[in-house]
Amino acid sequence: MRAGGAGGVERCRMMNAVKMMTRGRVWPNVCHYAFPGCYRNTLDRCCVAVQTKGEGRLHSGCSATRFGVSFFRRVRDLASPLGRKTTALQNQGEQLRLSQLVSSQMQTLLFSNNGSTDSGASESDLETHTEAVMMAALEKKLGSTFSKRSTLPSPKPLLIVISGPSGVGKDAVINRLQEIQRDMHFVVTATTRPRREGEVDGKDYIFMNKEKFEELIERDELLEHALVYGDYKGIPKQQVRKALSKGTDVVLRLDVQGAATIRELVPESLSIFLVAENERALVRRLLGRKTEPLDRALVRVETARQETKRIAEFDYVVENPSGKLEETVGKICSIIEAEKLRMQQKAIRI
Ligand SMILES: Nc1ncnc2c1ncn2[C@@H]1O[C@H](COP(=O)(O)OP(=O)(O)OP(=O)(O)O)[C@@H](O)[C@H]1O
Repeated sequence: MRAGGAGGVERCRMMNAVKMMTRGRVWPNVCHYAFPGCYRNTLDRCCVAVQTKGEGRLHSGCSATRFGVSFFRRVRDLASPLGRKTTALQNQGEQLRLSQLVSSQMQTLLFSNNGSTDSGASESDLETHTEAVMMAALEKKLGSTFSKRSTLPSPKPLLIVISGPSGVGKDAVINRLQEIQRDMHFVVTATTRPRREGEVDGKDYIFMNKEKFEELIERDELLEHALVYGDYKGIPKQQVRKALSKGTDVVLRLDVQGAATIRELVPESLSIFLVAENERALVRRLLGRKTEPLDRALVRVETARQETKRIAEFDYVVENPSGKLEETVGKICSIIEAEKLRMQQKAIRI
């Protein structure tokens, strides 16, 4: 008896599943008995012909003949629903269900030999095969294949400004961030201030004299520049453009006035204001650095008071408590991660 109207493709897929279960070793006669009439031709086409005479052993302790008879008995019962007359849709559904049942029965058969799998197939292999059959059936029903492309929209590169009063730890935070976020571009600021001990030209800052710096201003090669405590500091435009065009996030280290300038020039930028746990801690850090004589340190502290009043202009404020640099950097990483998940992301134009 023929099952009415069901697609040959499903039958073929189901048999492919059976073939996968048995690693291509399907016996024509067994299949004929297992799927009487309606499957004979399909099976004959898609089977890999293997002798039924019991030569060779599929599994240790399980001859081909014994395996075939056992398979036949179990699968014949499963195939019987297709013997009655049904609609095409019912048949497809039943065939899908049948292919799952056959797969699970095949697994039972293949693994029933004291749990050993001398065929080399693992249980997870078989699960994958079963899933593949179901996925293929669903794709066919939907009329399209399941996409492997990421569902997340691709994030736009960020322009991140890290700011805060002198001595709060901007350099310390950025240096650590640089160690853990290697895929970001950390802009090297051009400056006319003297090099501090341990600082490397081109890595920590681009050190230059006043004349050279003023040339850069004239040629409009700086995104932003300012006179900070008597020294020039500026952001080379080309560095930022190049990194953003490659899709790389860019980190800028700026004093509070510089951050305000960038916010005006690039409103889509992300600004983070660093604070110490309190003013006393900030002053201790400034003095501990031993880079300034007392009169210059005083100017920095007074400026810090004024700058801290502008905290509300920033997108985020992050505390950098003494001895907890790692936590501070962790918070900044979380902000960056969250910004990357924003639905409305604007492209940075400079
Ligand atoms: N979380 C922290 N705990 C303890 N010390 C810190 C911490 N963060 C920074 N420092 C120390 O504080 C001092 C000032 O830090 P840093 O030079 O990074 O500040 P800055 O904001 O870059 O200052 P400036 O704007 O004047 O260059 C340094 O000696 C640094 O090692």
